[in-house]
Amino acid sequence: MTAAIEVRDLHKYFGENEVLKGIDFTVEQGQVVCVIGPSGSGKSTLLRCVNRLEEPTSGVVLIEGEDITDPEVDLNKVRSRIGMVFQSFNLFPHMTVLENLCIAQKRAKKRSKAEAEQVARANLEKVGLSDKVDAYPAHLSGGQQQRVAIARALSMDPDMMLFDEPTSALDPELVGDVLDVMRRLAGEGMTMMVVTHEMGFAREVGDKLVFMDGGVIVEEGVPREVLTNPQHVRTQQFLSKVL
Ligand SMILES: Nc1ncnc2c1ncn2[C@@H]1O[C@H](COP(=O)(O)OP(=O)(O)OP(=O)(O)O)[C@@H](O)[C@H]1O
Repeated sequence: MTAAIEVRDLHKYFGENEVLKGIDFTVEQGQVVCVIGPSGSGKSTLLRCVNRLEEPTSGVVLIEGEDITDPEVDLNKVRSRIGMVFQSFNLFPHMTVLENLCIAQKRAKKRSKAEAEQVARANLEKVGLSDKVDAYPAHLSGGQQQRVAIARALSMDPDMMLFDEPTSALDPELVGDVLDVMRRLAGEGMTMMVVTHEMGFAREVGDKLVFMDGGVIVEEGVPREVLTNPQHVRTQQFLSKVL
């Protein structure tokens, strides 16, 4: 079966600074791949190269076999297949929850208001926020806002989801609700790539754990094995600080 995401020899420079130094990895259909590593190791840049929010300097990114680094590729089409959830939610503050979920559907999917609202309500139910359709983001907790952001991404019917530290901005007591939603999505077979500091989630839900340091993948493997028996000294050092 064609891999959902395949990255080959990916390099990314910001000016003189080489942030990704030849990354190779694969996310199979339905897999959950968690990416961990110290601050500045290039995790977010890698994720952002996967849907070309960042332009790779060289290398190839294949999404379901299609080379999206090809200059001819329709980026809007590519991005509509890849849901993205950011640390900072990125909801429109002047719109209600329902409006936040409908706007991109109407623009990019050309759905009517009624269709978009139906899809939005179904996804809000999925994240446990059916009662918040008319609320504004400012009246929601961070955890609720992040669940709205997930429901918004799902409303575009993505083939896969990228999460960039989705719980890092949340108070500790709100983290669990967001992880529960992500766990359920994984259980339904959603392909997911998750940059995270939540080692418990990575261990329990991840099919593969990737440890990055200094712009390279230092180690990857089954999460439980990497977390309990890291092979590389840099992984050992990192885990000794965070576990
Ligand atoms: N737009 C940019 N312009 C210049 N440098 C950047 C840009 N984005 C990231 N960098 C640099 O690239 C390096 C890797 O950043 P990146 O955010 O990918 O790391 P990270 O592993 O996700 O870190 P964190 O866990 O702190 O988010 C850092 O040195 C960062 O300063």
